[in-house]
Amino acid sequence: MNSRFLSSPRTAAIVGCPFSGGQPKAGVDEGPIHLVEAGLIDQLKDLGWAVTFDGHHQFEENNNLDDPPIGKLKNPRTVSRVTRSVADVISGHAKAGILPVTLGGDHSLAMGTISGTLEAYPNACVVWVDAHADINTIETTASGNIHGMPVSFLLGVGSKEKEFDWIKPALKPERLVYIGLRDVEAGEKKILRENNIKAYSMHEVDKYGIGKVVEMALDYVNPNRDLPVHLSFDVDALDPSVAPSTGTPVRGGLTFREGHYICEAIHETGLLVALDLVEVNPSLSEAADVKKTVAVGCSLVRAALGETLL
Ligand SMILES: NC(=[NH2+])NCCC[C@H](N)C(=O)O
Ligand SMILES: [Mn+2]
Ligand SMILES: [Mn+2]
Repeated sequence: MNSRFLSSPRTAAIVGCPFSGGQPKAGVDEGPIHLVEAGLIDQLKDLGWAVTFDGHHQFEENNNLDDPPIGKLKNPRTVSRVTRSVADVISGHAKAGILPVTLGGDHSLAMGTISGTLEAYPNACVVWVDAHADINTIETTASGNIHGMPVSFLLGVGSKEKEFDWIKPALKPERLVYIGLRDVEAGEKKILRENNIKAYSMHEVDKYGIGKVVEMALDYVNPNRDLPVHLSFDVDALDPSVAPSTGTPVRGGLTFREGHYICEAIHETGLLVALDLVEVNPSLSEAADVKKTVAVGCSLVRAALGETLL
């Protein structure tokens, strides 16, 4: 791969984030452990990457007894502390020309990963692949689960809880594009509209096909194909028949191939500087489904790091 921004030899840093504080279901913190145990590190080495892994992060996030809600926000102090430390790790790797591969854990982690990427590459764009827009604000959230809110924090949309003061609203709406949406709340739709945020829902995937959608998405956020790309991939973007073990599954999702195509096409740009693979929850289904979901998680990461079919 001719990577424009990474140092050689090309190195990926596996950042294992066993964190579940952004949502209420136990088990998503086991996601990264399963992905690593499935052999992801050796698989990436086989693709020609140098891979570093210092063990999973220890966030001591359990039992948020001392973390009562602030307004509607659940586990706010814990999520803030954890994502802040993730941001430092990611920006460190990014500044060293290393590709951070963050394994979640819930999607609140993206407040950290994208903050870290933007610190190292202020002009990076974000491709957010998800069934959900994760753009609720303090005002619009019904669940209070922060994994449904990271994008609004990164954009600086909605009012800010001071606990999250450390997050610079460094993401510009024109540097963000969504693919795969199909479960977007009314308040979120309003935010997308009012901020002119580009989103390709499953409707557009059906209409144009995934090849055209990815091309249009990149034309929008990265018209000259010269900006660094952060790919934040929530496994629930895939159809539940493909990735059943996740906390908020929504039917009508991306096929196995459509999900992989997105990763392959972004690899082909040579512009990928950070990858998140989040919301794998091995405790939410039977063993065969867990195996399937973990395997697809690994193969999405491989596709983004250059695995080809031929
Ligand atoms: N990263 C996710 N899986 N997010 C799901 C969010 C669901 C819902 N919109 C909420 O705000 O609670
Ligand atoms: Mn989602
Ligand atoms: Mn998400």
